[in-house]
Amino acid sequence: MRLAMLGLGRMGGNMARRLAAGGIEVVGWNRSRETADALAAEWDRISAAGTMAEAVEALTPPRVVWSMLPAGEATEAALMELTRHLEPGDIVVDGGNADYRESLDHGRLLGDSGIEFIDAGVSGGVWGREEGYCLMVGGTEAAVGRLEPALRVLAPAPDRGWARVGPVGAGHFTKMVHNGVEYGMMQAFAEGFDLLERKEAFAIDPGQVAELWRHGSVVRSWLLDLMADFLGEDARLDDIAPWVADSGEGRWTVREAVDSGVPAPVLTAALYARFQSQDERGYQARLLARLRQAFGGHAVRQGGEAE
Ligand SMILES: O=C(O)[C@H](O)[C@@H](O)[C@H](O)[C@H](O)COP(=O)(O)O
Repeated sequence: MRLAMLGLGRMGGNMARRLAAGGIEVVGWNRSRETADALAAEWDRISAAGTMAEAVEALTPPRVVWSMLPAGEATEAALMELTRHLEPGDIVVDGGNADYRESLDHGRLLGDSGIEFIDAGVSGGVWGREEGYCLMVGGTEAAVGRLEPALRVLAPAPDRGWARVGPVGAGHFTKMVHNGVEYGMMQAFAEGFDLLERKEAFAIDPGQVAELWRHGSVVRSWLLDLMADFLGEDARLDDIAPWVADSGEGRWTVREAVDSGVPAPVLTAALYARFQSQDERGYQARLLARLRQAFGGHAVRQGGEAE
């Protein structure tokens, strides 16, 4: 099988490497040509294309073009351009973290030109290249069937770690919920380890507990494995700023919960904890402190110091 990979960043580049190692030929395209050239120089089964049109030309119909471009404008522009180069029967896969509602639109847009659209939620991060990716795939059975050789190589095992979860939209919907769960699990660990670390009287080593919980405990998990690794080296995390980014999936999950009336207090609280960490102005907390002072005469800290 031969496919084109658009976007050779952390995810796309590593996926191209895993595909090539698994016997799939990859035509790579990246906004900066040098990245594609470097990857092609590294691997026999990867070649570089200078333009999207060139990448498409290097394939034989019915073609498969897999996009790992950032969700939003970059993906939007690529899909518009692909409609000009592809033919009916070709397949476009979007493996980015896109909003499933946009993927539904993309499915319709490409469908109008007879092009099959597959939305693939991809989990595994930087470890995926070695360990394999978990792939949550939405699309027609026929299109997903044609993509199967690539899915079998990308997944941790040929028959495990990938599945068609439903029609177009279902892949990114499932990945959105997956990330909501990810937020909740991460937040639960963060709160638990904060409690452990703060109990000065017991001087518990968080790294030791993370390692301990990996064995036989009901909360063992891959996130815990990762934590045990870094806490074992530096449990204080003094060099890490207390600021946690969020890329959208958590927000979409909470919006979905509200729209469908599904109670999701844990996922919502986890998202808000991230917002709190991003709040460098601290206006909320300053207002609270001031209000408390106004009604009760309670002390406030000024300029960061206790009064
Ligand atoms: O399953 C995965 O591999 C992750 O969910 C990944 O897809 C996610 O995009 C980033 O880890 C950051 O996501 P946030 O910026 O929303 O935390």
